[in-house]
Amino acid sequence: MYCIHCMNNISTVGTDALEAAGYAFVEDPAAANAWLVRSANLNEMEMPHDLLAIARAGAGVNNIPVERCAQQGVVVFNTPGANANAVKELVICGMLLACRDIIGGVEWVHEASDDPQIAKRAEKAKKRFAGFELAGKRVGVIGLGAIGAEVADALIALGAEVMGYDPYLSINAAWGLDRRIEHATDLDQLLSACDFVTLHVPATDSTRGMISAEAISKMKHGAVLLNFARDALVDEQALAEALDDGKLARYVTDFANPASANMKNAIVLPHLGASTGEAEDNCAVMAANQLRDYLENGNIVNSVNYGRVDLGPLVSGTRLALFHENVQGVIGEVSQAIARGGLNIENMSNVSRGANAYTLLEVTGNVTDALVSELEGLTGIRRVRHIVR
Ligand SMILES: NC(=O)c1ccc[n+]([C@@H]2O[C@H](COP(=O)([O-])OP(=O)(O)OC[C@H]3O[C@@H](n4cnc5c(N)ncnc54)[C@H](O)[C@@H]3O)[C@@H](O)[C@H]2O)c1
Ligand SMILES: O=C(O)[C@H](O)COP(=O)(O)O
Repeated sequence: MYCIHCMNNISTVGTDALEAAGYAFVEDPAAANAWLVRSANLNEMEMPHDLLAIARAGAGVNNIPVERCAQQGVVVFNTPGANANAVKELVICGMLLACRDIIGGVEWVHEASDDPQIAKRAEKAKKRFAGFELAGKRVGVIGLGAIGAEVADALIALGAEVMGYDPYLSINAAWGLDRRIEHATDLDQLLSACDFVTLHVPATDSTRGMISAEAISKMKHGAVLLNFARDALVDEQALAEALDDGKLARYVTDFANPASANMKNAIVLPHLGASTGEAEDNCAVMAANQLRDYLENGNIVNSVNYGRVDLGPLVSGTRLALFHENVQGVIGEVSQAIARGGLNIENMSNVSRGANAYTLLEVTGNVTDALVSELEGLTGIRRVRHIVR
């Protein structure tokens, strides 16, 4: 039986499914074989010896020490696309909030609510909250993954012109994009051409601070910046100055922090992008299914630190799962040790991602503790799992 610890509240459709499959939920993270997490920050945490996997019910994994986990043979999963629709809807809402002073108008009505003359006064007051339309404006989408692509499609449906920038887009993902999205070949081209710029990239070493003072200086005067990705993408001091002096008209963000919460002309939300029942359910179910497939079958689907390996369900027999460095000779040493142990390899898959490699073997014969110890002792091996149905 496997034990799971939840680092955050996870939708019960995911946790119930795990319980129904015989999994136990434990209070102590060190007693768990897998953690389910949303935004809890695990970066400073030690990974306990028995921890096999972490499943992020969501997209961003900047709260997880992904590479350190890889070194320890801990697989980190996320749930690509499972909350994209929810975020898309809030991004479009954020753009519309920036087009007109809807929030100011609502506040005005609230303050005047006891006035019997409110209807007459509203007709005079409304010009203060007027604005412009999204249709016909040019919107730059930085990052055309699950969320960026959906945002781009929705904007086209609303009559906006869309320019996209994503130098890492796979050919398959590019084929799926609407042909009307104008392709920006560099970031400056997008920044200088767009009335709205919306960020949909992960927070990584290469994207942190990408909206720097210099990047802001290239944006159109009076442009609107939307950030539903991560606050670390933006130089917030440069941004506060740009909002103060009118270089940027509005900042709409999902990340409340002491800097953003006090910015002039900012609309700041409390990280609501993925907080819909539908998105929470989607993420929880996907995370639970991926954990089960890995723990019970050794298959790795949607990991951010190991490549995809899928031998299908383990119907009978036994599997050996090996985490190792992506270096020459490891597979040879492993197969020799297995042959010496009198086992036959029926099926195998080996996939590497950067420096991290994973080999899943379906074997017949008796897997002894001595063989597992021998495999663990081979140069370059990080972890060995013996999976039995
Ligand atoms: N506000 C929220 O609640 C919420 C919800 C989900 C995701 N997010 C954030 O949004 C991010 C994106 O989510 P997603 O589901 O679209 O992820 P995704 O992995 O599907 O897409 C990310 C895209 O960014 C691109 N990219 C990476 N570096 C880039 C760069 N330097 N310039 C341009 N493009 C670059 C990638 O090629 C990829 O296509 C997440 O990493 C997370 O930080 C926030
Ligand atoms: O990266 C994500 O998926 C979002 O930021 C959602 O985070 P949450 O699960 O804490 O709402």
